[in-house]
Amino acid sequence: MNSKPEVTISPFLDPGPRTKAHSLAILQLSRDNLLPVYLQPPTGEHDGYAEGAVVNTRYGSFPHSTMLNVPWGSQIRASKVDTGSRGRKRKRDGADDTSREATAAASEKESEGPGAVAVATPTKENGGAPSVKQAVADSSGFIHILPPTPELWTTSLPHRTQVVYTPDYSYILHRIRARPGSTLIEAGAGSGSFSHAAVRAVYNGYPSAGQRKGKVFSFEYHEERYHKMKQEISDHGLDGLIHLTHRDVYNGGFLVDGRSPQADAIFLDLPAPWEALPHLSRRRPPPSLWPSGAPPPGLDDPTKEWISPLHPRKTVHLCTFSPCIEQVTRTVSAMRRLGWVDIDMVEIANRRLHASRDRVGLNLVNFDRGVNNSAKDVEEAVTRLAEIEARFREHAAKARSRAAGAAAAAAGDVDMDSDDENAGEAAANGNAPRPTAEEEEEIKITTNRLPPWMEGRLITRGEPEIKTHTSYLVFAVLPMEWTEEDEAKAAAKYPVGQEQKVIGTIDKAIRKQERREQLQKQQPGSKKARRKERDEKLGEVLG
Ligand SMILES: C[S@@+](CC[C@H](N)C(=O)[O-])C[C@H]1O[C@@H](n2cnc3c(N)ncnc32)[C@H](O)[C@@H]1O
Repeated sequence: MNSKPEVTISPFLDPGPRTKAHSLAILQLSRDNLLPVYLQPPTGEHDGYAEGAVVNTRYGSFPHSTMLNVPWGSQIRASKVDTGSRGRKRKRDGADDTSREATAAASEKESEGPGAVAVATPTKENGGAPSVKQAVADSSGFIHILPPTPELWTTSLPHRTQVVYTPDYSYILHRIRARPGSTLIEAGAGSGSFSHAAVRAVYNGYPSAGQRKGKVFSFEYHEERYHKMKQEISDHGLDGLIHLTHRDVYNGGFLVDGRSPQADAIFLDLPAPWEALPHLSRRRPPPSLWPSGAPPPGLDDPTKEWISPLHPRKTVHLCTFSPCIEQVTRTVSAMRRLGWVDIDMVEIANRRLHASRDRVGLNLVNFDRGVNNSAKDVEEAVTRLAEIEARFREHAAKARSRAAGAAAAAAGDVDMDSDDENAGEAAANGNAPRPTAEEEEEIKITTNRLPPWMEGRLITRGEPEIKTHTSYLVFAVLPMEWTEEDEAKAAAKYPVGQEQKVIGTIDKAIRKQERREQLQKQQPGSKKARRKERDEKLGEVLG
């Protein structure tokens, strides 16, 4: 028996191969319509559904029991759900819930449209017996079940504020060098979109007591958002990896329980980043560098030790996210005054490209959308006609031979079906029968040389509207503080002006000589010495 306690890793960091109960899953209803759901185990009738907890969508009803323990990415078919007591309850309540509108409204309420997390708490309304009705597949539709990732969460999370989207945060995390083991400060947390991407970037394991591992220190001053985010961190198994603090960082700064998080990467998504910047200093900033001309209360005692939230032995990389250029200007000037360097601004102009095949030609099958069924050029028209005519001739020959057989049968006493009778008639009239519409399509399919997905020219099309501007990103670097001691250490390690020889000489002749000397040093004796030794030995032998 394994006595080790089970370590629950966040599904965002390691979802495992299959879905499991009490874990978050993302239901993909259509390409851009995602619904996050906490999967519930089948513990009896739930909310009037005999199958247990059910997710209702416009593509049908999906009992949680059909989505459990399946490989991620599986297609889930809708089920015919038994609304037994649910229906009765509604009748008791006197509501006429049988109308289409009411059903649709109930479904919408349950899934709350895109962005809502469908949660179904299992109850034992059936007397406690944890059994559910086996779900029966329905033909109303299907969905796919996907593991949660920061990208999918960003498109499906319950929006509480404007969020940072994937094209922005992927670039930000790269520029602020967030990597496994980094300590990242984020403010404000908002809806947690950036936080989920950040925690994946810095994750290098769950810390045990007193251990330092990659971590996100997040700050949010809006109380309701703080509580919602706190709950989400816990539900997503991210406790210990994201530390959320309820605070106004303009006044309170970034220390956690009075101690420094020792951050080396910072992301500020705040309306006034310049108000938070003085807190991110290695030394106490003079009063003139605070936006109001004086430090906020609590930091105004110059005799008190200044604790910096930054890592003392690392260079710190910072990004601020501002929607307008006026905010950028104020942020940049505050950065300059506070000693930040390498300041630059970037705007991500992300554009989604739609890749498809431009399919024009007679060769194409008509069962797909976007097909232009005309010849792409004269050569194709002629070749295609020749091919089809050949198939028609083949078909006609077969039909003629069938008709001849039918005529012979009509003369004799052979049994035949009505098709053959018609063919016999056609033959008797001397007409070569044309293939039916279906037969023609079949001929087109069988004379096709390429599979449909390879047909046509591959083309990409941008979105008709460019709706890219989210915010301006300002990046800056605060170098590690350089002390006298550091200088002495560096001087000892890299003694400037006392080198034995020039490193990386450009002159070819000098380089060759250096190489020769190097080789000689590696050999046990120089060439001259070895020759001398050999001559001496030879002299001894010869007497
Ligand atoms: C645009 S939202 C952040 C969105 C977040 N980055 C995301 O990706 O979901 C800005 C957040 O900053 C918070 N905020 C504004 N001023 C703040 C302050 N002084 N201290 C802490 N949080 C603040 C707001 O409450 C809001 O939730």
